[in-house]
Amino acid sequence: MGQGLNKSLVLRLVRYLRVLKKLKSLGIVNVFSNNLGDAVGVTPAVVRKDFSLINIQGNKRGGYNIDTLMAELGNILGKQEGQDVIIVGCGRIGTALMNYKEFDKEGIRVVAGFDSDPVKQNTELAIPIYPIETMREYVKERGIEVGILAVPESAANRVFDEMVGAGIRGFLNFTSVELKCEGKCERTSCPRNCTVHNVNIGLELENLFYLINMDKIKETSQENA
Ligand SMILES: NC(=O)c1ccc[n+]([C@@H]2O[C@H](COP(=O)([O-])OP(=O)(O)OC[C@H]3O[C@@H](n4cnc5c(N)ncnc54)[C@H](O)[C@@H]3O)[C@@H](O)[C@H]2O)c1
Repeated sequence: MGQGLNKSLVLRLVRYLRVLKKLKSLGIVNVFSNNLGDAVGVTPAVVRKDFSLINIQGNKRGGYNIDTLMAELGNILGKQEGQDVIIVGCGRIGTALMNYKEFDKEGIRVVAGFDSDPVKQNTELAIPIYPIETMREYVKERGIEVGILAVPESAANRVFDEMVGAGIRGFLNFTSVELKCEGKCERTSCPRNCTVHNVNIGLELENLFYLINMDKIKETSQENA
């Protein structure tokens, strides 16, 4: 993925690609910036600016050719190689993600799980679960770069280090431990630049409650004004 692209731009590009896939499946050949903008919730100007940033030009009359656009976005987002992901920690969250069939549609393949508990390990599953000790070799052999971390808090830092050491450089971290790397890694042992996305559902929910409460306070003060 392009190093210079910021996170919100990348998220929009992923959304454009999803919309384009749907439009293509309906037999549509060309698309305009206003169609894409409406579908993604941004203005046509934002769509045009995003595409010009990644050197994709449309034309005023015909708009953008969907096949060309999908190929270009696929290149940028790395879809062409398929996106292999491992999951470390195959408990409740890990197995829920392993059983989520929709990833396939996005070109994401969960190829293996790793767990320290022998009871969870099972190489007969559609997505095999291997002993954590084999993770390094597996990742290195296949050049896997992205991993989901769903181990208990107490194991988070150690497993993170093991994954970094194996060559994982993109992390979706479900533990409540805020793991930092982001290319400015302060861990002297970090051999490469990593990107960590910390998913904290508790924090997101707290944030929602906060926003709702702020709205209520505003409404009450307006009523009393
Ligand atoms: N991000 C969120 O919003 C959110 C919400 C709920 C839970 N969580 C966190 O997500 C993580 C997973 O939650 P869960 O409910 O699936 O937990 P879980 O206990 O069901 O599963 C954890 C799995 O990790 C395995 N494990 C433990 N140590 C390991 C190690 N060193 N190497 C490999 N595997 C190891 C365990 O055997 C188990 O299968 C926890 O840290 C939890 O606190 C996060």
